[in-house]
Amino acid sequence: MNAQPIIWVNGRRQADLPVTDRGLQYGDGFFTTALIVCGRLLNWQAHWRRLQNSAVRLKMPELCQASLLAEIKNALAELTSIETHADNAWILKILITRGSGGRGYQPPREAEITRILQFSHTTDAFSCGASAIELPIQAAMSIPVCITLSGMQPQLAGIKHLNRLENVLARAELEESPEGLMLNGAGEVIGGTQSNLFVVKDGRLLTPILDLSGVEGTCRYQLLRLAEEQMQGAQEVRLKLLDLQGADSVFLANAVRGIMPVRELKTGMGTWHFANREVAEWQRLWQKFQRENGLDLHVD
Ligand SMILES: C=C(O[C@@H]1C=C(C(=O)O)C=C[C@H]1N)C(=O)O
Repeated sequence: MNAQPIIWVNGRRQADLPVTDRGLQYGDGFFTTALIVCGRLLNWQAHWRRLQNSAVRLKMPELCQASLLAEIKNALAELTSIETHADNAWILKILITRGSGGRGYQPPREAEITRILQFSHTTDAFSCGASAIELPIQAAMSIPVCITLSGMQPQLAGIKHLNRLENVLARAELEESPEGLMLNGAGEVIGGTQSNLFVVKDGRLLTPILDLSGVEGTCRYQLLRLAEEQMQGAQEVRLKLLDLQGADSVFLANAVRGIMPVRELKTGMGTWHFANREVAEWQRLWQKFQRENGLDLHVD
């Protein structure tokens, strides 16, 4: 098995990038991380929406969905032919930068964006049944509250841009824990180091509003849509840490691992436990959505 990611830059199988690329120089770009299982790109609609929105908010040239999908399909076809094992799941990271050029921070007038496709093997167990994709169910976690704060910047809030040092520092705090909870400077709970937060309390499904800090995840986007379909809806609210005390369910969610229940939260005010009785239903809805909505990547 190839443990190294396999990379395409601007449609060519290569891993070289000029050191003048603004993604490296200034973090001038954005990304999304998606799952490909059994030849299907999961939750593509949400990933594409996020890529498009990021380009608009960062004033980058418009992206072309058809060309990007063609590049992904060609890369996957080549990958499947060179990989000898019967692998069925890849983590695909799509990175877009403003390319090279400009003067210092000043962006070039006509940017030529850089497109990077990075395929990595996942260690999680996925299976392709006769009629359905099976996604792994994540074990309930015990997690701490991180010391590193999430920055407050309304112009960048929600965007999965390439400046992710807060997440890097927060992740480095975690030793054994698979995740940690991040707050911002106003004491609002924002999410995990690489995931979004959901809380069930008093029969309501709540998630932090991300207008000041944090990243709007694709799994979060889709769970909000599923909650609307379930008629109960979810509310985007400002949550303080104390609001989590006494919650019925707490879970984190991201595109790669899906829904991750938190059984125990270690805070400076003690360790809080959550029964998580509602989580199985959200896991079931998420699995069903993923099975039924994957974009077929097989080349015609
Ligand atoms: C940090 C990356 O992406 C995040 C990581 C995961 C994961 O490993 O569970 C999932 C989604 C992303 N927000 C990355 O380098 O791709």
